[in-house]
Amino acid sequence: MNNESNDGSRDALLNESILIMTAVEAEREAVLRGLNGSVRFDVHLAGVGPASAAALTAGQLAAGGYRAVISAGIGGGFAGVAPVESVVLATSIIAADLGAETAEGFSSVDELGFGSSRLPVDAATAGRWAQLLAAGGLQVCAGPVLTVSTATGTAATAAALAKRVPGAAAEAMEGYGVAMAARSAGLPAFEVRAISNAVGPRNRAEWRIKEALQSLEAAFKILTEVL
Ligand SMILES: O=C(O)c1cccc(C(=O)CC[C@H]2O[C@@H](n3cnc4c(=O)[nH]cnc43)[C@H](O)[C@@H]2O)c1
Repeated sequence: MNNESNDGSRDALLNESILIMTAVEAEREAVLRGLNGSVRFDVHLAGVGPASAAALTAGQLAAGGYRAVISAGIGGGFAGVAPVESVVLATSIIAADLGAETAEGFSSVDELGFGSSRLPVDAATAGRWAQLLAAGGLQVCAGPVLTVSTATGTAATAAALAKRVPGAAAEAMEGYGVAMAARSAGLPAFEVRAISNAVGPRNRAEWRIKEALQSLEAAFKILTEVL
C-alpha cells in the first residue's frame, strides 16, 4: 500500500493498524503465526458467510484506528487457475450469487439495479503482493475472488460461476461482507485465500486444510514485511 497521505501525515497513517478477518480460529492462528507478533495488525474472527463477516467487521472498525482491512483464510480454487496449496490475491471481490434466478438464468444485483456485486481491489497493491509472494517461493495468482453463501458442490455450479465471472480464481464465503464493511468505513479492502480444495464436486475428505493453512501462514510471513 502507498503509505503517503495527501497532507503528508505519513507517521499518523503508519500508527494505524491493519484489520485482518478470518472465518474460523484455525485460520486466525495461521495468520498470527505468519505475522509473528507484529503489533501493526489485529486479527479477528468474521464467522462463516458474508452476513456474519460484514457485521463483525463493522463492529471491529467502529473502534477506529485502522488503515486497511484484509479478508483472509482458506478457499476453493478454480481449475486451471489456482491449484491446491497456492495463494490467491483478489483483484476484485465479487458476491457471485447475489441476485435473482430468472427464466433466462442468473441476474446479478447490478443487472437488477440494486447496487454492486463487484468491489474493486487496488490492483497495483494486489499485483505487488503477488510478486512478493512469488519471489518468496509461493505459488500465487491474482484474480477475482468470489464470495458465495453456499460453497460450490457440483461441477455444474463451478462451470456456471466460471462463466459468470471470467478469470475467477477462487471462491470463499466472507470477502464481500468484509469488503462492504471496509467500504462503509472508507477503507481499502483486500482478500488473501490459500487454496484448500478445488471448486467443484464436494469431497470434504480431499480438502488439504493443513497444507492450505501452511500456505496462509507463509503468505502473511512475507506480507508482514511490506504491510
Ligand atoms: O476443519 C478444520 O480444521 C478447518 C480449519 C480451517 C478452516 C476450516 C473451514 O472449513 C473454513 C471454512 C471457510 O473456508 C472457506 N472455503 C474453503 N473452501 C471453500 C470452497 O470451496 N467454497 C467456499 N468457501 C470455501 C470459506 O470461506 C469458509 O468460511 C476448517
